[in-house]
Amino acid sequence: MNNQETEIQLIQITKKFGNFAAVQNVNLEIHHGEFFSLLGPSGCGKTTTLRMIAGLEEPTEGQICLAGEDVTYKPAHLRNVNTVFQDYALFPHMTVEENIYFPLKMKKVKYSSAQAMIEEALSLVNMTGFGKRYPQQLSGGQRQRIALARSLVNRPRALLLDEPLGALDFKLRIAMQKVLKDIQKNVDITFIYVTHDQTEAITMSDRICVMKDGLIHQIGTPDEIYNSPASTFVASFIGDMNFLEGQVVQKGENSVTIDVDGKPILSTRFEGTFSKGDSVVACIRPEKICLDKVCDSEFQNKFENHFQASIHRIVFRGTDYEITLKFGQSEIRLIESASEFNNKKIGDQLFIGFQKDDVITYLKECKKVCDYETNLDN
Ligand SMILES: Nc1ncnc2c1ncn2[C@@H]1O[C@H](COP(=O)(O)OP(=O)(O)OP(=O)(O)O)[C@@H](O)[C@H]1O
Repeated sequence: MNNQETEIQLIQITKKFGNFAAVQNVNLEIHHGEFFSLLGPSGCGKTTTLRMIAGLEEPTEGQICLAGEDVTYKPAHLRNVNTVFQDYALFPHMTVEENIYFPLKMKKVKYSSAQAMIEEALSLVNMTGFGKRYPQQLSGGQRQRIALARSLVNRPRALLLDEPLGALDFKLRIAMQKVLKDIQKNVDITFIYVTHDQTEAITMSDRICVMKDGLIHQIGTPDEIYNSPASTFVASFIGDMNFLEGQVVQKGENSVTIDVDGKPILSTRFEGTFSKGDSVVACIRPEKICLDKVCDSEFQNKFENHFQASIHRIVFRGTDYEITLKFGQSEIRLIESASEFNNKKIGDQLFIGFQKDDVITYLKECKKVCDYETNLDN
């Protein structure tokens, strides 16, 4: 679907409300046919960015291009994009068919010539046969599908979706994620999706833009964002992460050794440049850590980082256990499947092991900018 042709371009976009910058110096290039998500905590500027693309908000500075055309000051109705909101916004006094016909009517398309398009839109969202119903005769998920059909019927270049599944319950939300993704595969339309749900963004997107406080922290594929987070904020916002604070004790060309509570931790991946004595944060995903009763040569050969720690907390999560171990003042969490758990108890002294390539190190100064601890709660 994605052929790398640029569909939407934001160049040095800033949006201020009074003196407050809701979006700052944003540069984005979204490709044709891409499923692109704007992800970040509440208030980070996702909706404002989307509204500027839609033409519902004018940027204070910068330029917006759609398919190569500068549309920065073009009114919303003249841009070839449609928006789907969380609250469906269907007209209650109109049938499903009439709702879907509405954007075509605005374009002066006769009802008789619109019928095939309406049928096609209904079929696209798997709602054939529902045309004569009124919105109040539909479930939440069905209403959202009709809202989608209505925004797709006139085949915009891009569809802008602002937390479209936010009002649905968990199971329906998961089902609708699949529906949305399937629809996107079947139409040659760029989707820009706003969400604060990292799982949703990871599972659905071709690329994700992670924002915080109006700034872009990282743009990348779900794999890049998850496995190579550009900041401690991204590391904390996407997935689960251990943050180990320590000092650099040795710096090689391709590796760094960090002292964390008396344990030397070797890391081969780092953001920024460090010197001996620098305070740093070493990040490691819980699923990359292994646990064993013995630290034999096989364990040592497999894991460059291995040391003893004691079990501090155990949380049963259904299919697995989250185990927290303590060494000195530091804690490290890991995940064990229920079948491997084998009656471990609080206080057990065990060996943890992880590979140097799975440790990403950031300068602790990042904490001031990225404030990763606060964002662990998001
Ligand atoms: N019209 C406005 N006037 C003043 N401030 C605004 C206005 N619209 C948005 N803001 C502020 O700009 C910031 C970004 O808002 P925005 O709605 O873009 O965030 P968001 O990331 O979409 O958040 P959420 O996930 O909660 O919808 C927020 O601090 C918000 O209060």
